[in-house]
Amino acid sequence: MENDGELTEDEVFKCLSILGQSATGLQHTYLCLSVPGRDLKNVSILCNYIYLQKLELPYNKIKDLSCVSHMPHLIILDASHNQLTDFFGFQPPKNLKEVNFSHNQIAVMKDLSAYSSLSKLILDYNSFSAISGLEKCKRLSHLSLAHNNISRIRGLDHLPLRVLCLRANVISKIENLQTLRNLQVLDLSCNRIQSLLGLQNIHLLGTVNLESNLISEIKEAAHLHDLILLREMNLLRNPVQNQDDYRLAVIFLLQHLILLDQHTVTAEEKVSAVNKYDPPLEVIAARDHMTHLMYQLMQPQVIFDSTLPSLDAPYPMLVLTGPQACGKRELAHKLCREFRDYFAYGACHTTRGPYYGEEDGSDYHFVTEEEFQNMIQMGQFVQTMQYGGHWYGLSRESIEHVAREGLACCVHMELEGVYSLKNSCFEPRYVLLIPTVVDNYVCFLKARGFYSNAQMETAVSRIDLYAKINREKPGFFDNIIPCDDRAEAYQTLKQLVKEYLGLEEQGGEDDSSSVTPDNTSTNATGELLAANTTKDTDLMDSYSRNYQNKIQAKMTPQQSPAEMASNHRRQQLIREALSGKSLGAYAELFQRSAPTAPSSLASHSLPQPGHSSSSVRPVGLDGHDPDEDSSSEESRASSGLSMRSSAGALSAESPARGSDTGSGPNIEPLDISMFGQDRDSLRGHMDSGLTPDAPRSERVSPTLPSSPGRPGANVKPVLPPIPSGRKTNDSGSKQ
Ligand SMILES: Nc1ncnc2c1ncn2[C@@H]1O[C@H](COP(=O)(O)OP(=O)(O)OP(=O)(O)O)[C@@H](O)[C@H]1O
Repeated sequence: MENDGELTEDEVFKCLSILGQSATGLQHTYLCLSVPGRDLKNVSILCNYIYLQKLELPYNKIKDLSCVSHMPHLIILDASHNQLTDFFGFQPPKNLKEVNFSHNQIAVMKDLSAYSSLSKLILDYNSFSAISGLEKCKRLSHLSLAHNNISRIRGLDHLPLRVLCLRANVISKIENLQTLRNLQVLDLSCNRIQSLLGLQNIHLLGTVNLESNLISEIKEAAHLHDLILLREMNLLRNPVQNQDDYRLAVIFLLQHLILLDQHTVTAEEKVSAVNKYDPPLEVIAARDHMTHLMYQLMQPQVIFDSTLPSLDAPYPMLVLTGPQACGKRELAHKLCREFRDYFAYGACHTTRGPYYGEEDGSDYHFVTEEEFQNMIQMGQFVQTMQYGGHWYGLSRESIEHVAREGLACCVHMELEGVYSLKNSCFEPRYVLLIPTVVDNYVCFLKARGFYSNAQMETAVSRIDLYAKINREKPGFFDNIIPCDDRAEAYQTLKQLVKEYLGLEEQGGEDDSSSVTPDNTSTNATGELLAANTTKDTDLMDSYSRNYQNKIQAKMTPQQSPAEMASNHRRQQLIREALSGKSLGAYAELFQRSAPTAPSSLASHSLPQPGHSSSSVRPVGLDGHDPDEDSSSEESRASSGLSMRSSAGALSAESPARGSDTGSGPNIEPLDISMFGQDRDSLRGHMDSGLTPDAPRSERVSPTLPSSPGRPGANVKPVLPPIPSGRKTNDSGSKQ
């Protein structure tokens, strides 16, 4: 510079740009001056350029900017990379919005209340040690103070900042940011921060850079958990990076992130993170199943007693599920005692010690942790779960023990067990026993005297889990029984089991011998026998039929209540037509419409407020309340009751029709012939001239109520049978 760093008029002329109207609107003038990198020291000549709106003087050696006092219309000022020591050493231009003083030597911030229009202030690479004077900058949305000596975050309260950069200072604590309600981008990299506490209330925060700090604990990320708009976070070069599974853990804690440490968070990573730290029940069950299957496959393979000769007949099991102490075990024992010709109790293994009165081998097989783990590794379990710090597991041998007796196995377990069992080859009926009056349930838990408060809280909280699964997965449980009153629950369960089995009472209720195969419903039984005869002779056919049913049930989207109602009406008409009856148009028009939502049948079983659980009434296949219909011969003929008995015949006669009928929430009877009934005598009944086309109302006792059905019931058309002749005293395994 000839003039020793002084800006000359010639030079100014060369550097002016943007000809436009002055702010006063009275004349045309140049609005912008840009003189970068000229080693300027003296710019006092600019006092004459009062209309400038944008002034750029970077990379010079300017120490004095007082000329700006003469530029009342200035909007943008860039004086970066100079030698300024004075902070805003000029009279405030009224509309000054953007100022860049980075790379200067300013040490102290002064009061900027006069700069009320300021919206962007860049003060990087100076010598500031404290933030001050910004309180009145009510439009300041971007503030950068990178590479200074700031040790504490202060003086920013209630500013409308959207971007705040405090990179490369000496900050050790995130503080006083909670009032920055608009903050979206925060750069605190290269500081000395150890904790993320202090960020939790900045709800609009989308990007936070914490690279090169001292964060060492993964759990610090939990402070950001509620920041649902947080998309980008950088924790590179923090000690926390050395923690095992750091990335997955952070992704799990901050599931909205799309960029972590400058790398995109993939969908796979998100799934892995959730599966690792909060696996859904399905995942837990899949892992459990895989474990046991793998260990089991490592053992010498045998044909199990529970493997039935018919390909489509899974071994019959009944699973009672529900929260702890809801009475599952008690009811299971009672059921097995009363239906001892059909069911036996499958005792699980547990590592918990026996409670008072519990018998080893009867309630549980009580084993040590070591024994339990050995059993796992020997592939002896079908499923296991940890509950209340103890292991529980259903061993293959428990099932085989019952199967060898020619009986169906009745077990009880928590929800996780159900999930796991659903992955196995078994296809039990799942009956949910659920408390509906929480207070009663709590009283019951307390009365048992076994459980700590925490255990009781867990048990109570799981009621909602069961209810949620039932709500969200219609058909997950085959039946739901409120268990507030154990006696009532048992009666409902008993009734249900009888329906499964196709039984009818002949004598007193509690007399075990009174529960016998329904020889009086000979037609129904005969038809079922016919169906099973077909099965025996035509295994592949029935297998593929069942297989098709399953596939179809899986592929078919869940029907809406309206669809189901429509299907029901059509099926009913078909039934009427099949039984030789046809409703008149009038009757069809004015017939009472049936309940339409089998998916909510479960909740039908739950008493409504103000009703006792005894008000629970089973609902038939077609959604009819049997009581409601019982007076009408015609409606009885087309009810779920008669349909239930005809289902076997239909399936035997025509697979297609069989599967059609199965699409309703029908619960078909267990083929009792498979429990050692004399087939020939039953066949005799069948041969006595009764055909599937005979009027349905005559075939089944109308006193037998149908059970609550469920969508997808056709997946398990019957509680699968044990073939006749299997029930034997010889308990030798067929290996
Ligand atoms: N193999 C298993 N898999 C999953 N859950 C199981 C298994 N065996 C037992 N459970 C369940 O573990 C829970 C704890 O068992 P515990 O014996 O302490 O309860 P409980 O008092 O018998 O409960 P309930 O009276 O409802 O049967 C119960 O809900 C029980 O059903």
